[in-house]
Amino acid sequence: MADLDALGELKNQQRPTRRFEKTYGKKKPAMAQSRAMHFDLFGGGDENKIVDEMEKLTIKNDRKERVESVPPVQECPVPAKVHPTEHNPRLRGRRKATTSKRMATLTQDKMQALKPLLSLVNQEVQDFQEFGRSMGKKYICTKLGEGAFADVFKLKPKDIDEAMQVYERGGLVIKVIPFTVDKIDDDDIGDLESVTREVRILQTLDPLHGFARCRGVHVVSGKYPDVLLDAFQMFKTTHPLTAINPDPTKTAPADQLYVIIEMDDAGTPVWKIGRPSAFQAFDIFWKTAMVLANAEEKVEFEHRDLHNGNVCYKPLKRNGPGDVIQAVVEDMLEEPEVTLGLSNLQVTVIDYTLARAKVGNDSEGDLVVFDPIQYWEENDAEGESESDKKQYDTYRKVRDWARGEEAKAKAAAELDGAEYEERDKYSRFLPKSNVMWLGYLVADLLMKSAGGRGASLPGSSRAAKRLQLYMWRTLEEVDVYVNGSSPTLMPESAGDLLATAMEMKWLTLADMAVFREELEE
Ligand SMILES: Nc1ncnc2c1ncn2[C@@H]1O[C@H](COP(=O)(O)OP(=O)(O)OP(=O)(O)O)[C@@H](O)[C@H]1O
Repeated sequence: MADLDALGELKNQQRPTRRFEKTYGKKKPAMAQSRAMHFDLFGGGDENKIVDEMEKLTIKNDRKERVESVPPVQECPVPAKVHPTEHNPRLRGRRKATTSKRMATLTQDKMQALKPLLSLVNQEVQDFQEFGRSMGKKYICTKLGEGAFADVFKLKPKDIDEAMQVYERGGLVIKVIPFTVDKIDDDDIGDLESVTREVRILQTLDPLHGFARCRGVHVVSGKYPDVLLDAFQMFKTTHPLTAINPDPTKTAPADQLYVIIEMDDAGTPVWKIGRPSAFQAFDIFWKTAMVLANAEEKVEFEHRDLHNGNVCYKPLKRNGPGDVIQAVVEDMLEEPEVTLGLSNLQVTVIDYTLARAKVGNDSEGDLVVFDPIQYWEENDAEGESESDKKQYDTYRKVRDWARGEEAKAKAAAELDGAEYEERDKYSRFLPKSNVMWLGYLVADLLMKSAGGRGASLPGSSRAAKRLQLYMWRTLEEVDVYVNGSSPTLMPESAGDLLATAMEMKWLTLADMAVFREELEE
């Protein structure tokens, strides 16, 4: 039954762009050691090249910001031609290539248009069938879930030793996103611009704590391979209510293009959590805020679509507990100084389709990537559940704030007698949008514990009960503080919210130190 409830809710995690059924919607700069863990589906490559290539992705914040309203598809430098199986720094690990990579045949025009994306990932377009055959030899594939555009699969190596290695690294999933070179109206399919943006942001966030570790990106063309198709069909059978994406064999042309993103398994999306304990809710909320604050500071990041399908959690340690340890709540004699981290959960923020960040390498300066979020321009969809309603309102809240900032910039230019330079309103860095989404998240977590506020885990000592009450109250105060304020009075950014949290004693210095330690791991 519980599962059925969960399935019912999933329908609301998607963007409503699609046939009115769906609703829209790392760690500190990678150390050489963690970089060395990069690998790809088929292995091969050299660790130093990975490090070199990661360096190229470093953002130079000391340059004058360059804002592109046109996504940077034409901007990527084309690297010197190299053999794809030998020179794919981001995508290659230490294992030998096991397959030949048959390339797909595409028209000259398409190849030309794809060049910038291909240069980003140092790849050529591979034949999807061949890609699938190679993958099927090595991995057992199961479909994990789907978004408005993508299907996401979990891959488990058939070889036991490799399965252990992959497990230790945090599991392996692939996100398969169909796309077209030309912009089309069909909202089931992404376009080249939007997948290129997603890849760029993914690469930028990869070294940052709390974002999906990217293990590789591939571009393929052709018919959906059997190994994924079987997993796709199985998901339709096991999740009839949530499996909405159309059967690719029926809808996709024979030369359909896909981007395949390899990532660590981020765990379970928050919508599946059921009734979180105070420890879980507290950690998920504050860790998400900290992850966002860190990314704001590093790359002027805004997520802009942080619904409860895009915040995932999993135990901090493999096979470790996914909540506070029972003995801790039973034996607690007084409230500890450090409250953060007791749930033993880590949080990963996924899905950067609508995100904004400074990306770019040396030759590009500070290039800004963002989505113009056209869908929410005039949309008045309300949503059915409380959670949907909050989600849709949040897109509009962010939109209205962006409009307001645009109007302010125009008025300021007029006042100065300067010419106003037109730019897309979403190109601006508006970190308040992160606070608006955190407002959604805290309300969502509190809603999930409805009736259980102040609830404590069975067996809790008096001190542990007091602590849990304090955690729920803190979240309630944050809810009132963020959601009860007009946008103007809200904290300016996730970082600003954390500063307030310290002032208000929602978090202690010791809590912040716990997160800093995680950043440094
Ligand atoms: N790295 C990951 N680890 C675990 N699960 C994941 C991962 N990436 C995606 N998923 C699962 O797949 C679902 C869909 O992925 P995602 O949100 O990235 O797709 P999308 O098509 O971009 O979605 P949206 O409709 O929000 O735009 C997620 O809600 C999540 O359950």
